[in-house]
Amino acid sequence: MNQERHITQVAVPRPLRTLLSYTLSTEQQPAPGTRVLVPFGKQYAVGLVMSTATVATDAADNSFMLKAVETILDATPLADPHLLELLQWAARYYHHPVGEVIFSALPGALRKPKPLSSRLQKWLAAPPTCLAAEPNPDGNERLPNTLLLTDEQQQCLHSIQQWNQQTPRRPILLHGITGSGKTEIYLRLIEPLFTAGKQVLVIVPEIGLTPQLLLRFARFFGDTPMACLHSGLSDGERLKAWLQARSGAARLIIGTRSAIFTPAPHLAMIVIDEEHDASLKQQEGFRYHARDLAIKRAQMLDIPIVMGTATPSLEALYNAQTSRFHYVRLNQRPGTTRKPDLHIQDTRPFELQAGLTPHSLQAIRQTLARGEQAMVFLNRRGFAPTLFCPACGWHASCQHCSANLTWHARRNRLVCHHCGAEQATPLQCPVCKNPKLTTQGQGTERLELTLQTTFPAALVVRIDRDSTSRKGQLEDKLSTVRGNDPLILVGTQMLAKGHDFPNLTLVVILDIDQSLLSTDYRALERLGQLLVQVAGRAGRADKPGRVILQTSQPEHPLLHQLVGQGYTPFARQLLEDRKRWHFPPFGYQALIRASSTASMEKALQFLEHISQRLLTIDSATIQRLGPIPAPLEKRANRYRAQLLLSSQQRAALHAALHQLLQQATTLPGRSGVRWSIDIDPIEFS
Ligand SMILES: Nc1ncnc2c1ncn2[C@@H]1O[C@H](COP(=O)(O)OP(=O)(O)OP(=O)(O)O)[C@@H](O)[C@H]1O
Ligand SMILES: [Zn+2]
Repeated sequence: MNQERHITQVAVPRPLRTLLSYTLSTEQQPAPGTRVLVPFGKQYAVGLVMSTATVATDAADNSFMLKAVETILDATPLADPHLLELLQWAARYYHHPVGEVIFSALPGALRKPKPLSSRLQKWLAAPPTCLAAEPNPDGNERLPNTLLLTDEQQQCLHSIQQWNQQTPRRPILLHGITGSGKTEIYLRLIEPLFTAGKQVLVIVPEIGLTPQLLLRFARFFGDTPMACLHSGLSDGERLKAWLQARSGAARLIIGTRSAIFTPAPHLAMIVIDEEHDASLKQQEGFRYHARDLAIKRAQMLDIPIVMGTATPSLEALYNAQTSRFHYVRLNQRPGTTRKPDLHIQDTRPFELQAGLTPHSLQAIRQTLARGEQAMVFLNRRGFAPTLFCPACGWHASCQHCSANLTWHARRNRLVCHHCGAEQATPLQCPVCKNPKLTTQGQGTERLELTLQTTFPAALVVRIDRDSTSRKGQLEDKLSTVRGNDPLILVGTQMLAKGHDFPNLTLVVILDIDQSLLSTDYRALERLGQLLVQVAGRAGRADKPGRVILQTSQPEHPLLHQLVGQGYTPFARQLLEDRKRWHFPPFGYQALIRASSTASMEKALQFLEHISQRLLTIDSATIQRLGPIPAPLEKRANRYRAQLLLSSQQRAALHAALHQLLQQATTLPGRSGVRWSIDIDPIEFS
């Protein structure tokens, strides 16, 4: 006998690769994007409705075996169909369980099997019309924007606007040197959209979301409601910002990586600031790239996407070369500001003091004497990366990782920068009892101390993760620097981008040798980007800037090219090398990582099984490199290994991975092994 049944497909936050089907009673009609409570095993789980259908069934049909949805949790769907489509696409592309993808896109407060409070429910359905912008600097009074765009900026803005009218629309790569005024371009692209009642999503890197940047947007857009999403928010704050975006009330949504999943019913443009930045890639769990998902989202919605950077990723440059992206340049800094003067300094002939050559020290001295600021950049926290015994050679290493412990002098602790483990500093060598332990190498803490000793009259300000961990500390330090008094700034990559310090005229960059010699094929690209970004902090106002790059590899040809000819020729050269080796963007990669608490052997063996299985799936188009131990062989008590897959054909690679996952439960040696797939990997540690 035929009968009609209502069936819904639900995503649950469990490591499942499919959606689950449940039946609905006739009065239950949840729209896609609504949360439901469903029976799952012996318990209940929260789930998100992906689709519903009415089907004719007969008694023989096994859909009679389906369980029923228990409760519908939301009166209004939380995600719109476009966002659900994007998330499903992402789950397929990144080969990650669909429910985990979908729930990782929801704020923590919505992952719980609880209805929203009636106040929030009402508010989601019919948002209050006048929400205060968030954050709320200066009471959000809109300041008159007195900046007149330069001719170059005008032209750039005009080209982007023209291209945005064309169909089919293509992503836009805005390649503008540091300090060329890219942010001004974003502001003016966005402005007319707000007048039309639209929403705009701006994604910035982790460390780019500075109070300064928010203030600039808030000043420009005055009382336009803004929602800001970043990792520092409490659950409640995040939920509020998210709901403001979802309801359409927040016009400007600005956030880090995961903000790409914010629902926005009137979304009309996406901006990615610092397109090349590694923090746009999620490195744990669901490993996605926010830039790539942004491109996909814009394409699905047929809206413009603008990606700005001073140092485009090789992928983006290649896409521009092959006309997949429109390419716009800004080559000048507005006003009288010039590009800083870059200079390579060979460290080998000198005895270094505080890690600095006499030449660098002299340059700092002169800068301070002129009443200006100098920055010394060193991308390593702590006092010293090694504590060792000169008598027997013992050195302090982490019990849980294959890495040395870093000595933090101020707290007098040994800290592992990989797993976070800490311990007291021993008073003597634990092996030979020698009481005179020595440190080797230097981190920012030591640099701060030695600079202070060398320049006793100068103010030395250190900005890194340790010196800014308390709330307000970073803001305080930044405002000291912006006070423009002469000082020496010591910092890590936290200082590399986005900051605009008008009186900073000298930048000294230390310790880049490791990246120059690295075997990671992406290391040079990252180094080039970092150097250009750090160098870009110098001389941003009317005073000329100067940059000194200290290295013991002064003849390195690519370093010369970067310094002599600039980022673009350097990047083109790297692209040539990638082409020769069929590396991305000339090929496609996936990295399979496996780890075990038992032994390295176990992790390697499991990957060997995967490798063999892939050979039977596709031996023609997929190259397998490894398995090999990961560069950091052990982290947090897990032995780590990796297998790199590459192919000239993206579709073939994905098809093989899909097949592999379907056979995952039959792979030998998998008990006790954790493994994951990283699509388009950018980090190989
Ligand atoms: N047309 C203009 N006239 C005067 N000043 C300008 C103009 N456009 C931008 N500026 C100023 O130049 C400085 C750099 O601009 P902005 O921060 O937008 O550059 P950017 O390209 O985003 O730099 P970075 O890549 O280094 O972050 C800012 O202080 C900004 O106010
Ligand atoms: Zn450790």
